[in-house]
Amino acid sequence: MDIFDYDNVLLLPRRCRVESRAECDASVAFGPHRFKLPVVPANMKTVIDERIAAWMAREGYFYVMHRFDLDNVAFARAMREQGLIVSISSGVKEADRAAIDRLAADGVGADYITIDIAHGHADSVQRMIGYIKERLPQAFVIAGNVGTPEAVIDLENWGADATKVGIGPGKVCITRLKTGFGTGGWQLSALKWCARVATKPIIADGGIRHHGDIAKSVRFGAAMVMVGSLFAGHEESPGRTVEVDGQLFKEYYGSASDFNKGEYKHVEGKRILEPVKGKLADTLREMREDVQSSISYAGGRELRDLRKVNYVILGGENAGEHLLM
Ligand SMILES: NC(=O)C1=CN([C@@H]2O[C@H](COP(=O)(O)OP(=O)(O)OC[C@H]3O[C@@H](n4cnc5c(N)ncnc54)[C@H](OP(=O)(O)O)[C@@H]3O)[C@@H](O)[C@H]2O)C=CC1
Ligand SMILES: Nc1nc2c(ncn2[C@@H]2O[C@H](COP(=O)(O)O)[C@@H](O)[C@H]2O)c(=O)[nH]1
Repeated sequence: MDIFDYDNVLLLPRRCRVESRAECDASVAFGPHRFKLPVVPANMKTVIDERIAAWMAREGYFYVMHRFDLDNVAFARAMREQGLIVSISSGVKEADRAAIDRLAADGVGADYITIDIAHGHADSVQRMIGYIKERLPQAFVIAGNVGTPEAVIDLENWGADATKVGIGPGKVCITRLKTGFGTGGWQLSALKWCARVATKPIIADGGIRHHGDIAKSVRFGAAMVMVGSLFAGHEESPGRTVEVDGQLFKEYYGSASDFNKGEYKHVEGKRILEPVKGKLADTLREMREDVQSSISYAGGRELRDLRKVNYVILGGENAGEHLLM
């Protein structure tokens, strides 16, 4: 198996089929809806809040609300009142099952539910998928996080409608240092490996550092890409604003960090400062333009055309050109 990551792979262009990049369609159908971009902000407290969720839903972007210190039912009801898509996160504990019961009993429901725990290839996730499917059968269930084909196969068989791939590639992740496990450093090839067996959509989660990494993720099998650090440093970002030597930063911390947990127990995340870089809307517009350019370089008109391109691996033992035959 080739081992590579975002920083040592480049996609190879194909003959252009459009007169303008405006002809390239960066939108994606994911579950019951179509969204403007195959990109979703990470469901983390310093990346998304109620205001960003509502704004993104209104603007036609996919979002996943985080699940920390949040009343999922109140959030879902507020979104419904505005006529917006409801996309929430869930853990696997008693409180999470109680929230599902209340969503079902109130009739609020949810359109998307992301079961998001550190080690998603687990019996607890199997039980939670079943629990949700029994009470909210219309909900599109995303489950993770995982990093192997075996896990993707199991989650799909357990009823997940999509899987989330990425153990430890995140910018504030210290899982690989603390446990010796993960896909950090080879996330893109782990995605490729998982996508080979997937029969349902995959969300590639973590490790995105540049807009071009979105096209690379799609090339290797992602239907959607989850992004934390690239979104954490905006004026609207929920993290605390910190000034250092006259420059503004936003706090960005891991969901498994002591900053999020409120205690130092099973810590697998850290805190960093991201420079403030303007408005979220401007980044999303630029991301969309960049994905349109990627599609044009692929010689295509839509996202799935990215899947057809050849690629090269730069440097190292696996270096070489990889052609689609
Ligand atoms: N993508 C990634 O690489 C990682 C992401 N995270 C993120 O951090 C957040 C918190 O995650 P998490 O701590 O799982 O959430 P929770 O605190 O909600 O824990 C979920 C449940 O899974 C159990 N659990 C957690 N890790 C393991 C494990 N390695 N083996 C067996 N059981 C486990 C917990 O029990 P107990 O705590 O008692 O073990 C708990 O019962 C999530 O949003 C998650 O996605 C965290 C780490 C890695
Ligand atoms: N190992 C950990 N991973 C974490 C933690 N909190 C979040 N995450 C994951 O990171 C991505 C975002 O990655 P980025 O490279 O775009 O910044 C996020 O979606 C989670 O999957 C954590 O505490 N530990």
